[in-house]
Amino acid sequence: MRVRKRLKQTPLLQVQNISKFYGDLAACLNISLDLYPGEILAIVGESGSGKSTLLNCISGKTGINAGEVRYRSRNNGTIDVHGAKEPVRRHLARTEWGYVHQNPRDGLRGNVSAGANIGERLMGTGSRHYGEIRSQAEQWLERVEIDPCRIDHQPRTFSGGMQQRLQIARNLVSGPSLIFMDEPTGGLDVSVQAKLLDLLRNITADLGLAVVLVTHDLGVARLLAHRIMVMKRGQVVETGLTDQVLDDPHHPYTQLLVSSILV
Ligand SMILES: Nc1ncnc2c1ncn2[C@@H]1O[C@H](COP(=O)(O)OP(=O)(O)OP(=O)(O)O)[C@@H](O)[C@H]1O
Repeated sequence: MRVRKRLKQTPLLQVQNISKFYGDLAACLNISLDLYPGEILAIVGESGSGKSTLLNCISGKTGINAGEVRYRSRNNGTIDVHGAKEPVRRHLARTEWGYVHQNPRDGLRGNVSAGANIGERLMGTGSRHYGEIRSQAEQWLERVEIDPCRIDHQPRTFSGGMQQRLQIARNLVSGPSLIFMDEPTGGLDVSVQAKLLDLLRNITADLGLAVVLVTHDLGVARLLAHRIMVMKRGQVVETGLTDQVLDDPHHPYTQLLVSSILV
């Protein structure tokens, strides 16, 4: 059913043959993918396989040496992410896109309140009414299961899991279509991870968000992603529907990854 639905849609994101070199090292080589609205794609692979580099190349944070990334914007047609001027990419990053970092310190402003962290993003999309901004911030705190009475507290007074949930609220308040996530549950206790994954799964499904998710944890990919892309030394070795790839891996490297978690 998903395939029939996809055929009728235009991809939200088209990545065509992108490569990124650091000197002689191909951190990403000839990578292509299409991402459809509401679809969650997990990029998996061992440390150093090029996952974060690929995510940063797709989101335009890192320049590329070859290829093209095209994003279908809501109001501005299709944007050539690397060909566009920096202000266009910055505008996308604070309106239609979100970025959830592994370390909340990279995604939050530590010296302002939780409410201001959420409100800043709303102001970036043109909101000016203080009462409305505060009320939306309260609603989003509640949605990510943070007591709204913490609205005036700084994120550094929050636990790791709460900071991660605040980062999610900050990103989602402006109604983005596409979220980039780099190991969003890395560094959290197992029980905190489980709660966060549950929240992410519900929110992404409710809002119909497209997500490119980097994780080395196949359990996280299994729980969140519709499709999975397996990377080894900068190249994609296998891609497909998550359950198919994880239950019946074809490439020896994927078989090794899957068997290592079973052990
Ligand atoms: N700024 C950089 N300069 C030089 N080499 C880099 C740079 N960033 C990444 N690399 C190299 O590119 C390769 C891919 O790194 P990358 O961080 O994308 O892998 P990863 O799969 O995300 O790893 P991890 O899971 O450990 O974060 C590695 O060999 C890394 O050393």
